[in-house]
Amino acid sequence: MRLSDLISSLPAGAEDAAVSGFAIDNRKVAPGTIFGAFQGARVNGEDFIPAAIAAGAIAVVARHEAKVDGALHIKADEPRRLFASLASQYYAPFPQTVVAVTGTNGKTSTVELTRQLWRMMGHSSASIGTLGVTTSVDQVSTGLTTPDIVTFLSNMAGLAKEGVSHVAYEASSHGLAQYRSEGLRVVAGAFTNLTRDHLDYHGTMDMYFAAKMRLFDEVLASDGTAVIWADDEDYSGAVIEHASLRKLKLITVGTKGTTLKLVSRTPTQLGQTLMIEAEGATHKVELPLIGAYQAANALTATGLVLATGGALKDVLGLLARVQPVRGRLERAVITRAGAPVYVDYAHTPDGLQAAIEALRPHTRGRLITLFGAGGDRDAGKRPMMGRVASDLSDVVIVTDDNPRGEDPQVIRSAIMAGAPGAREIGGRRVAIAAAIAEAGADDIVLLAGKGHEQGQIIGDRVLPFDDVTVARECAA
Ligand SMILES: CC(=O)N[C@H]1[C@@H](OP(=O)(O)OP(=O)(O)OC[C@H]2O[C@@H](n3ccc(=O)[nH]c3=O)[C@H](O)[C@@H]2O)O[C@H](CO)[C@@H](O)[C@@H]1O[C@H](C)C(=O)N[C@@H](C)C(=O)N[C@H](CCC(=O)O)C(=O)O
Ligand SMILES: Nc1ncnc2c1ncn2[C@@H]1O[C@H](COP(=O)(O)OP(=O)(O)OP(=O)(O)O)[C@@H](O)[C@H]1O
Ligand SMILES: N[C@H](CCC[C@H](N)C(=O)O)C(=O)O
Ligand SMILES: [Mg+2]
Repeated sequence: MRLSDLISSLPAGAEDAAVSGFAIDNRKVAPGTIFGAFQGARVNGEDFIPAAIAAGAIAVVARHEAKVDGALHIKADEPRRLFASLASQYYAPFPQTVVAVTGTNGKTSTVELTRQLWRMMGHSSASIGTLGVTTSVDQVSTGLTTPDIVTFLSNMAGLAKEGVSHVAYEASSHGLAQYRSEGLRVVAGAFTNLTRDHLDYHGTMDMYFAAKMRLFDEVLASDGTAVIWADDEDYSGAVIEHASLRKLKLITVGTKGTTLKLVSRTPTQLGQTLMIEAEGATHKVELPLIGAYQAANALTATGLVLATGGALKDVLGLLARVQPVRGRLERAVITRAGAPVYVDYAHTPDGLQAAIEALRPHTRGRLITLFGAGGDRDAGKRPMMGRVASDLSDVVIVTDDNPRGEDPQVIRSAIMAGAPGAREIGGRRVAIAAAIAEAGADDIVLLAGKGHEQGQIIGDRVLPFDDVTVARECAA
C-alpha cells in the first residue's frame, strides 16, 4: 500500500512512499510508518514528531497547528479519528461480525458470554477486553480494557487471518473518548448500565455518559442493532433515545425489556432459573451462573447473538452450557472450616453491591467482604464503596487494591470514612488470611476488586498477586 492509496489528493511534490505500518508511539516507528501525534492526558504526542520522523515516519497525522518537518503532515481537526480511519484501511480485512459492549460494569462478562454462545453455535469467535484477546484456544493480554487503536486493529486483522468470523469487544469510556476502537464495521452494540466510575478522567457523570454514547451515535453501523439493558432506571431510557435518533434496530432486555423480558429469577444451588418472555412465549432457562448481575449479562449477550443472526430457541438452550467468567464470582476455595471463598472484580459501588447481593442468597451465616480501591483512579467512589459494603455485609475488611502512585493508607482511610465498624488491614495477603481465619462453616467470604488480575501495582512495580492463589494458600 502507498500513501496515495490512503490519501486521495497527495500535495504536489509529496513523495508517494510505501506505507509499512501505523504507530501512535514514536518508539514504535519503523521506516515507512504513519505516525499519529495526539495530545494526551500525560504528555503531548506532538513533542515526539521529530523523533518519529528521525525513526523513519513518512507521514504524521496531527492537528493543523502541529509542526511537521520532513514528512507529510496529514492535518485533522480530530487527529485520533482520522488516524483510526486511515489505519483501518491499512489493516483491513476484519472479521465479518463485530459487536461492541459498553457500560460501567458487565462488559467483560458480556463479551465473554457472547463469545461462548457463538462458539457453541459453531462460529469461530473471539472477545477483546479486560481479559485480553480470547479465542477458544488462546488468551493474550493487552494490558487495557480497550487497547490502543493500532493494537486493536492489528488484533482484529490477525483474528480474521486465523479464520475468526465473530468478535465481541469491550468499548470502555476511555477507549470511546480516544477513538481507540473503531474504523471497522460494528453491527451491534450493547449497553449494560451506567453508575459512578472514572470521574477522575471524565469529570462529570454527564461527560462519562456522553463518552459511552459515542458507541451508538457514531461507532455503530447505521443499519446496526442496539442491545439495551432496560432496567437501569437512570440511563436506559436515554440510551434508547440515542439509538432511536439514529434509527438503529432495537433489542431491549431485562425485567423492563420487550425483546427478552425477564419475568422471574430463582437462585438454585449451582446457578439460577430464569423465566423469560420472548416472541410470544415463556421460556425456562437454567443458567449455571449465580447472581442477578450475571443473569443480566447473559441476557445482554443473548441479545447480541440474536442481533447477529442467532435463533431465539437455540440461544436460550445454549445458556445452560455457559462456563463461568474468570474472576467474576469465581469460587476460589472452600476453607477448612467449610466457608466458600469467592473472588470478584467489583471495583465500583454498584459492582460491590451486585457482588454482595449475588452471594447473599447462598449465605446461611455471615457474609465477610474484603476489598480496597485502586490508586490514581476516581477517589470519590471510595467512601461510597465503604458504605455499600458495610450496609450489606456482616463483616467488612478494608485492605489494599492496586495503590499505584498513591499512599495505600490514604486510600484505606477514604474507604473507612464510609464504612463504620469495618476492620482496616493493610497488605492484601494478611487481610485475606484474616478474612479466611474469621470465617466459620456457614459463612461466605467475598474478595472483591481484583478478580482475574495477576499482579498488584505498587508504585511503578507490578508484584505477582492473584486473589485465587492467595486464598488457596491461606486456606491450606
Ligand atoms: C488516561 C488514559 O486513558 N491513558 C491512555 C492513553 O493515554 P493518552 O492518549 O492520554 O497518552 P499520553 O500517555 O498522555 O501520551 C500522549 C501520546 O504520546 C505518545 N507518546 C508518549 C510517550 C513517548 O515517549 N512517545 C510517544 O509517542 C503516546 O503514545 C500517546 O499517543 O493512551 C495510552 C496509549 O494507548 C495508554 O497507555 C494510556 O493508558 C493509561 C496507562 C491508563 O492507565 N489507562 C486507563 C485509565 C484506561 O485506559 N482504562 C480504560 C478503562 C477501563 C474500564 O472500563 O474500567 C481501559 O480501556 O483500559
Ligand atoms: N450487569 C452488572 N450490573 C452490576 N454489576 C455488575 C454487572 N456485571 C458485572 N458487575 C460487577 O462488576 C464487576 C466487573 O464485571 P466485568 O468485568 O464483567 O465488568 P467490566 O465492565 O468489564 O469492568 P471493567 O470496567 O473493569 O472493564 C463484576 O465482578 C461484578 O462485581
Ligand atoms: N478497568 C478498571 C479496573 C479497576 C480494577 C481495580 N483492581 C483497580 O485497580 O482499581 C480501571 O482501570 O479503573
Ligand atoms: Mg472489563
